Amino acid sequence: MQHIAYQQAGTGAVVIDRVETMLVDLPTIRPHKLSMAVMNGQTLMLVRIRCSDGTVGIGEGTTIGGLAYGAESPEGMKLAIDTYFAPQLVGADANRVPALMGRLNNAIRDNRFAKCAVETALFDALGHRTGLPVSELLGGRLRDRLPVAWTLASGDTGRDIEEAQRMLQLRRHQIFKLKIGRRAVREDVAHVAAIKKALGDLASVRVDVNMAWSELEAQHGLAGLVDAGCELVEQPVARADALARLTGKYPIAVMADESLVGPESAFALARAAGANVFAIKTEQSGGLQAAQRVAAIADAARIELYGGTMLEGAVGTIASAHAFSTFRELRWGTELFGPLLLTEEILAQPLDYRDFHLTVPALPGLGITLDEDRVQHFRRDRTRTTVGPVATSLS
Ligand SMILES: O=C(O)C[C@H]1C=CC(=O)O1
Ligand SMILES: [Mn+2]
Repeated sequence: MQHIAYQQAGTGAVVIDRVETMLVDLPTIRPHKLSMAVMNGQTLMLVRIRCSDGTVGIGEGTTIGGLAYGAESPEGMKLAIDTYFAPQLVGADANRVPALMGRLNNAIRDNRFAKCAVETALFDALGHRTGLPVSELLGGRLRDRLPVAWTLASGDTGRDIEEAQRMLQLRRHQIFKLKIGRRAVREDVAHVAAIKKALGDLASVRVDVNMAWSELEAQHGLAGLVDAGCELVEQPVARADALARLTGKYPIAVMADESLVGPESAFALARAAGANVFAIKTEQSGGLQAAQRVAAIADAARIELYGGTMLEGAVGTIASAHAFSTFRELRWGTELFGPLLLTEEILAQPLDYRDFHLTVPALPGLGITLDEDRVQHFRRDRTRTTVGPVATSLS
């Protein structure tokens, strides 16, 4: 079915022909334990946008622990894009990405993660059409490499220390974010102190509480974390007003994550002096350009930046990298390690992680190519061909 385009494309204009989505299920290298969920795998919702000039763009949406982290799930994003986004896009001028996003924002409430996936695919296709990397389409990169933190979340102190030491040895990560909030505050603080003691000055140790503490628990927790040598605490409490009261009270940086859901929330947090640092996530922000708007608000308020992740796979990770490469400052680095948490590679050429950094590709678009055979293999609705004896569902 041909849908009426928002921007009636002129003769010879490049239009969007098709919007395709799929779910890809990949295992994690170990259970990843957060305060609200334990992940044993990650589901990538991939969107592919095909344009009339033959250019194709890809984008990705993920979440953490199904619906445990936020209101969007990979399955929900797929449904929303197939049913509601695609009719807004098909037939429209493919070159006008901000206009298309404006149209989606007018027609569709919220659905920030799905919007981010679609905007990524639109910019990727535009990049292939123009020969420019997405970072240049976003205004221009200020850096080619981004520092990458690793999250220690096995749930076991000894195992976390071994994992961190291995990462340091491999020169892959020297910033560690510890997931806490599942245990009593005192136990969590002891866990952090043991890890910091084992790593010493070789590493920066930070924590993410994922909103698990009450304000009173956070007061005890932050005091203990200061003594443990922890540099930063991410979203210790759920409420933005409590976060603001904790900010500046202890000599430790307070970072907003879940409280930050796009430019309006960024403005409210900045006005209330509600955090020292913003963890900017492209999906939580509602897209790559929306993430840049959040960064601009932080900039104006002298709030420092950290490039966050929704544990995206390679596509979403590199899209975030392009956006973060345009931020004026990135004092706390990034945590764009998502693909490294997965056992399977879905790119023809893996992302370049080395010397504690991720390289932002300089090729057109996102600068990556999917390994189509592997994507087909891991997609949820793949048609299985059985060779040899027929397997039973119980085998
Ligand atoms: O920041 C979060 O809350 C989500 C995510 C980021 C790293 C990680 O391990 O989980
Ligand atoms: Mn977080």
